[in-house]
Amino acid sequence: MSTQTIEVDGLRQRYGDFEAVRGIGFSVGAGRLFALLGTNGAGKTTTMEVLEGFRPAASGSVRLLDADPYRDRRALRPRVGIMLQESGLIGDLTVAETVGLWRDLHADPLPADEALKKVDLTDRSGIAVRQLSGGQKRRLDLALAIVGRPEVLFLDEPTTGMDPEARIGTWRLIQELVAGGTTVLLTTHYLEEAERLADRIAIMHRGEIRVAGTVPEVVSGHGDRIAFRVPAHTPIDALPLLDGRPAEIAVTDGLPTARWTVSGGDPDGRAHRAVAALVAWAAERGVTLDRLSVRPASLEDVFLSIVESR
Ligand SMILES: Nc1ncnc2c1ncn2[C@@H]1O[C@H](COP(=O)(O)OP(=O)(O)OP(=O)(O)O)[C@@H](O)[C@H]1O
Repeated sequence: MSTQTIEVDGLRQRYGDFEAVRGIGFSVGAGRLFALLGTNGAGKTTTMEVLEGFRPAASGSVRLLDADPYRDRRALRPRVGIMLQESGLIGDLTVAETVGLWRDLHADPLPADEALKKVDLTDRSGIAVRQLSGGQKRRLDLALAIVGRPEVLFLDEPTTGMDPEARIGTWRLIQELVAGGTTVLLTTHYLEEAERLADRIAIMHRGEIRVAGTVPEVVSGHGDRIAFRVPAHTPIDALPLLDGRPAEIAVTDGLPTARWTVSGGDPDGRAHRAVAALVAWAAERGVTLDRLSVRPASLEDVFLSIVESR
């Protein structure tokens, strides 16, 4: 018996000649949230669809709650909640009728008013689904995914189209569900969402997992970032090399900013030495280091370096 609620090992998936998922593996323990991040078309939804039992794994092994998600999909269905990227809601039904329909599919569903309250749609219960805004439809999708009290929840870009308040409310609800023991697999394009919610993440690109781990594990080893505004009339080629590298110049708010990536992490002192060299360079020339900043690599830096790598 597996100790993991979700286990994926060597999964490959093709559409005709195109290999959308190229031998990926990860596992998610009970009551944990795992986030799949990645570029458009990276293979996140395809991976989720295999776990949801919509199609068999072409090769590799996939286990959900110690069962085969495709072969055992009937038995698994009551234990799993699914929020697809695109919902198939019936526009003519009211919100309350829709929740009622979904409740009928489950043995011990949440009360309808409780499900709607959790997603802040109580005051919309009497209106037709077609009259909901995009963000409200996403919230209804989420209510339907959780109404059966699932042990495992698949959330494919759950907060896309939500306003910031709804997004924060949704994050809170997801955190409550995880605290209550629900296992969640989430895909998202919002790095902040993954940072806030996930125990572990994986970044996918072109069908492969390029990096995985906790957020601190993923960003560690990606170096520190040093930046400052370049004063007017400073020739760019007069900027020093730091850690052996020239500056990259980016224009922020119409003003050029010099940026360096310093390899290694803080403990080996490279960033410290680079800043000391920069300050000495500026002192010699009487240059003010406007908005000088030193910070560790962010998840966004790691994401961009993966996307730009190939
Ligand atoms: N039914 C299909 N037939 C052919 N190709 C498909 C099909 N579904 C997906 N693909 C292709 O497989 C690749 C992976 O798609 P997938 O939807 O899994 O990516 P994703 O990571 O979820 O992307 P996004 O972030 O844009 O939602 C894409 O190149 C997509 O065009």
